[in-house]
Amino acid sequence: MSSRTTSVLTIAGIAVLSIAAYAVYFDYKRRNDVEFRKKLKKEKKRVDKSIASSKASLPSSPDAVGVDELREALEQVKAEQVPISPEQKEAYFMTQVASGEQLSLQGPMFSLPAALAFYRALRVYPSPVELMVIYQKTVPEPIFKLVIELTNLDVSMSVPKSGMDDLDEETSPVKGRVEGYYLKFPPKSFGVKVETRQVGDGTKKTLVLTKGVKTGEAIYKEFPIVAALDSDIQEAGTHCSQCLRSVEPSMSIRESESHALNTVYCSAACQSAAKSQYYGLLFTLERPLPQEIPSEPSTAEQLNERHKAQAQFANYLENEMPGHAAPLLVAQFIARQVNAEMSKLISQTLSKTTMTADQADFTDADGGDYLLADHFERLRYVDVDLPEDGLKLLTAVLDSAMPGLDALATEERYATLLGKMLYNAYGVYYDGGRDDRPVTNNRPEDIERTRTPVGTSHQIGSAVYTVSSYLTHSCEPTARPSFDSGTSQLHLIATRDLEAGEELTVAYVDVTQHEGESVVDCRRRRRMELARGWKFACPCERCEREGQEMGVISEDKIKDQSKVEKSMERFEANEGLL
Ligand SMILES: C[S@@+](CC[C@H](N)C(=O)[O-])C[C@H]1O[C@@H](n2cnc3c(N)ncnc32)[C@H](O)[C@@H]1O
Repeated sequence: MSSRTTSVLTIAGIAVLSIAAYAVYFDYKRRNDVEFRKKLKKEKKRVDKSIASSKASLPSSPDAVGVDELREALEQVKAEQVPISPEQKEAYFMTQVASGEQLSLQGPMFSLPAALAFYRALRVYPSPVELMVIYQKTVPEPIFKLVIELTNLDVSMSVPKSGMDDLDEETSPVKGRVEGYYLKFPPKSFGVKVETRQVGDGTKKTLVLTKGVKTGEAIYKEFPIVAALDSDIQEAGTHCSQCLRSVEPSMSIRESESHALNTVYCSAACQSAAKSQYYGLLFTLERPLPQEIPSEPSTAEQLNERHKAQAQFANYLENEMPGHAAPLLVAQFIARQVNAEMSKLISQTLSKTTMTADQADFTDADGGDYLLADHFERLRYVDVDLPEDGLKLLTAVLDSAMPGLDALATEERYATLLGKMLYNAYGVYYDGGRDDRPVTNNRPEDIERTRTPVGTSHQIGSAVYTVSSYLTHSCEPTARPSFDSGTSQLHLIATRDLEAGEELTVAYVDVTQHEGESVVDCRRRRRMELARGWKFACPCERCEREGQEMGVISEDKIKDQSKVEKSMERFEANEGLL
């Protein structure tokens, strides 16, 4: 297999989760929506016609399709007009996919016409990478390979020699989307970019300033993708579950007693944002499909099952996992993907109608250029032991909401997501942090750590961000996270004057030398915490300097155990892009 083919195949590994929701939705519509079935029948007639005309113009021996033949076919397709309006695009998409399906049943003679039909559909689909995932699973292998060859050929015909900067995503949708990621992320307004640096045997990504800043200035502000209160605070009802703001009990909006998870909000906007992102699907009996899609009402028995599954999951989160936010963060993330997929399929997105501009994070995660899956795919993680109960209870909640959704949380996927949450979460804290966080009986290696410069034991909740996930650690950091707006929005503040090109670092742990603590003890404490939580030996200048002063000649190096997802790793290794 050529390296190009391998890379496209690995690219196709992206966004499996969101596509599963898409498949569930289609299957659902096929079974329940009369109008949708009628539309499909009509499409089939059109398809039969186009098959007849394909048969008439077939090449004599298309079994093995040569590059020239592919190139010629591709040029023809590219010369075709692509529909413009969303309705026309949808109709075109359906016709092409249906044609591809029918043609692929007609034997090897029809492989190329089938691949071309699938390729045409790819040109108008808003998330081509995701569509490749569906193809990979559903299209016969020889035809799928042809679609990949067409995509590769398209890239080689359209990538300018000067490099990636002018990459035309319209004409090379799959690769453009993957390779162009770090050209668009983070958005320019953040004033930072992602750079790859050599560290020991491997490479690490880090954030670098694109413009100078002064001490105390906010470099950027970022909303989290997912956030959760510590369970004792959630139970006390003193903070908003959505933005983590402190709320006066008399001013708060409390969810109905019948809901599985007791939740408090600071405003109607936060309540509806939480509902549309995750709460509605995971903790209420509301129908998971948008109003626009008709469905049979659930039976009393189904509702009862759903309530039971939610209550068990909520009990697990609140009572069995004190000090652990990761299971809820993973559940939120999966639910948010499902909701984003559902809303993409209807004209009026739920998120647009329920989120205020202030709450919509920059990622435009519910429909922008890049989806949640694109961001998460690239984040590092560590292996975690799979807590069986968590997975079982979450899949029961998803399955009871809509049969099939449970397939979104496979063992492997769940473990990876958990590892990503644990590795990338920040602790949210106000005014220097609290002192009353309950101490858990967990063994030190089982304690959930967040990147919190005042120490995880002083946080009120955990949150995961996309841009800030790339910040590396230093015991003499150039920046610090702050939550000055009184919410989970992270403000990254410069700790000294910094110039464009300087690396941004934060303290993952409390690096202050406390009263009565010796330099040696402070150094040991922070290095121990870094090794336990993030599995690396800190190579920062302060550690070096203090180590030399103490006469530490060589220390056992901890092997960095962090990982990136295989698809991304192979892609980067093959193409040497980043
Ligand atoms: C949460 S991730 C941070 C993003 C990460 N830099 C990346 O490459 O995507 C934590 C990882 O960064 C690495 N890391 C953080 N600070 C570092 C440093 N000062 N030197 C070397 N590795 C560091 C750790 O090994 C850990 O694997």
